[in-house]
Amino acid sequence: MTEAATFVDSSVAILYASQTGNAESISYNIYEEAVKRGYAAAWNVLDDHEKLGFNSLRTVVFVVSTTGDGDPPDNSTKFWRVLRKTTRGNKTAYTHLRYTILGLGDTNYSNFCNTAQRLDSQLQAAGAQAFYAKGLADDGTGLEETVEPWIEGLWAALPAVVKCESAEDVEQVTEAIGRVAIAPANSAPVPLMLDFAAMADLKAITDLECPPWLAPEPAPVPVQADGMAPFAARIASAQLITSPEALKRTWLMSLDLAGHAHSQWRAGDAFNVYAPNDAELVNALLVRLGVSDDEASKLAVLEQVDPKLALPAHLHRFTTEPVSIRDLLTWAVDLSVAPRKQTLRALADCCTETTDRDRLLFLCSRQGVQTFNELRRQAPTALDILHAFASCSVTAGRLIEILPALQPRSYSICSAPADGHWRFAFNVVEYSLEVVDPFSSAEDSSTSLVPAKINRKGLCTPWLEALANKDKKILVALRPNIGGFRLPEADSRPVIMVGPGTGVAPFIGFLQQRIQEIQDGRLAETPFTWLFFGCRHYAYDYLFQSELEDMHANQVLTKLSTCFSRDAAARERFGVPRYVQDEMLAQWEAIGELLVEKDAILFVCGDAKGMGKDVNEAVAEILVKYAEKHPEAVARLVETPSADEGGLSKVQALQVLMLWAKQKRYLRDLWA
Ligand SMILES: Cc1cc2nc3c(=O)[nH]c(=O)nc-3n(C[C@H](O)[C@H](O)[C@H](O)COP(=O)(O)O)c2cc1C
Repeated sequence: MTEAATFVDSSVAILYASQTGNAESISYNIYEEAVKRGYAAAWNVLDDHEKLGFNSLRTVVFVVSTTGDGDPPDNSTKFWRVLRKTTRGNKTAYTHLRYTILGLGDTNYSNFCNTAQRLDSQLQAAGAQAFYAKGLADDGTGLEETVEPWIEGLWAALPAVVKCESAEDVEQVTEAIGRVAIAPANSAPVPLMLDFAAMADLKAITDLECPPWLAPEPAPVPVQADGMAPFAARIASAQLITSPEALKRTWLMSLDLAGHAHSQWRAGDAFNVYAPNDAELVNALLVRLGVSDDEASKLAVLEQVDPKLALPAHLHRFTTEPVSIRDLLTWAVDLSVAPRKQTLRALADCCTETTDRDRLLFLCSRQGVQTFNELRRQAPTALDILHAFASCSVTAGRLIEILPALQPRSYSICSAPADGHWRFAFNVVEYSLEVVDPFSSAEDSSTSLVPAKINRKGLCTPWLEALANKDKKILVALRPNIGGFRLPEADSRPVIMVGPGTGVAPFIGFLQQRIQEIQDGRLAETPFTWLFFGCRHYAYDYLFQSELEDMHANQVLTKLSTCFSRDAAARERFGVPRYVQDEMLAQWEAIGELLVEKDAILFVCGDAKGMGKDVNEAVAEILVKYAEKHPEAVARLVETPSADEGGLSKVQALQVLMLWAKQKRYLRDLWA
């Protein structure tokens, strides 16, 4: 038995990589629980590995999500660089390390939990040993189903590798958690008769740019993992680009960069928008928490009561920087994200009525999975939960501590640097859903939730819409496309672009880049470009129609294939809605020739779940068909033809696509 296998460590490091906050908050919960159980524990983001001296750590719990097209989150970029360097050709670099991994992903994407899988194989190849089997949680079906039992198993596995310092202190530590020193509310909680339906109809939206502590000047702001600091950009113009009959409203906004980030960005990049929680939601929450207006505006600092237990990363800075409760609730924590079990458990501890407490605990139990899933489907806000469980007397401090960090929202830039502006298109997120009593199927069938059909809305896009044409500045930060979703400069290879709906955005930037390259004389001839665009109706939501048709007329865009899934003519002709992948299949031979014979680059942008998967399948089918008709082309794709067909099997075609993705000939920018 090796020393690493028998060694009992004095502490455990819990490290996370997270794009939208799930892995961050789950890893924090693990850390909090580890401290409660008496372990000496550290908790940090992977990119801070140097601070922790990663290479000498001996026991690590990783919680990592996957983003983009199987990519690791932005806040682990530096870590991956170091890991690659340390492990390259070195099979013993991590023989001293015992680890386990909780991966978060979504089976609707084609590279399920790729970050966790890659991390596992790289650590193993460098001699590290897993002390507990990795868990892969699926956001598509509900993370909790895997996360909860995996964490339970972790507590069973951990004592074999890490010494538990002070189990007897558990109660005392539990008491101390959550006591952050902010102005205590002196008025009694005021019950407010609000329910899901009323909350969902809130109309007013704040037009605040951001509080001083979030603003780039004079206060320093956290620099992003990609090295780009946030800055304030003025909304130069905003235009509704769909007609009133369209199912969704799409806006085209243009941001004046005023010299910021000017030289560093390229067409295909994205940027983050820092948006606040709805002002009315914050006001109503303050009332429910019993925090008066005065108290909400007073500046306070947060205090780490238990020295062993660090505050969540997004709250660290407020241990030294004074901040008001209102600003924290508006800008620091996400009030509208559906609650996690850990949050509900913490709220249960604050209930004075046993019915409320029992119900919250039931939602967190194994038997309560169905009820919990139903509750999450209804996307309740933090306030909805507090109204549903009226005896929950959580303090503002504890609530701020247990809610996840408010994450910026990301948008693709649809311009090229010559434009001098970041243009971007967004759909206003609004939807309605049926609310039924989540407890109606449970044993206890009395209800505290109001059944109704309710409207919900997104956090960022309604806020942006409300700022349209108001001459406001918003806080933004560049997110360079590290996955390489960029048009190679002055490159003469043919390009196929697939971008239905707002997925067309980066391609407008690509084509602008092409125009510039032609004007600058960097391209002798105009390379072949082909765009597949799709939407519901030609007349209502054909985004960028005139721009695309102009570019097609002057041949910067050589070929433009469109399909309108809900138009009567298309319906009549095809009998079913027709999407970009159907249009591509109809033109399989031309696409096959470009990809197989002409070394074309294929870009796909848009919805990952439906379109991304369907286009991937369609391209694989196109390759199979092309190989069938042109058997001589098979050798250009694979070393050995498929035994059955003597040509190219579907599995082989999918492998070819994976290879092309590695070679950056097949690039995808997909979102949820
Ligand atoms: C834009 C986007 C791309 C994603 N890509 C993948 C992917 O390629 N593979 C996967 O397994 N999950 C993917 N996911 C799912 C996330 O990994 C999952 O939702 C996870 O809970 C996010 O955790 P985080 O908030 O810590 O980043 C993606 C999610 C989004 C929003």
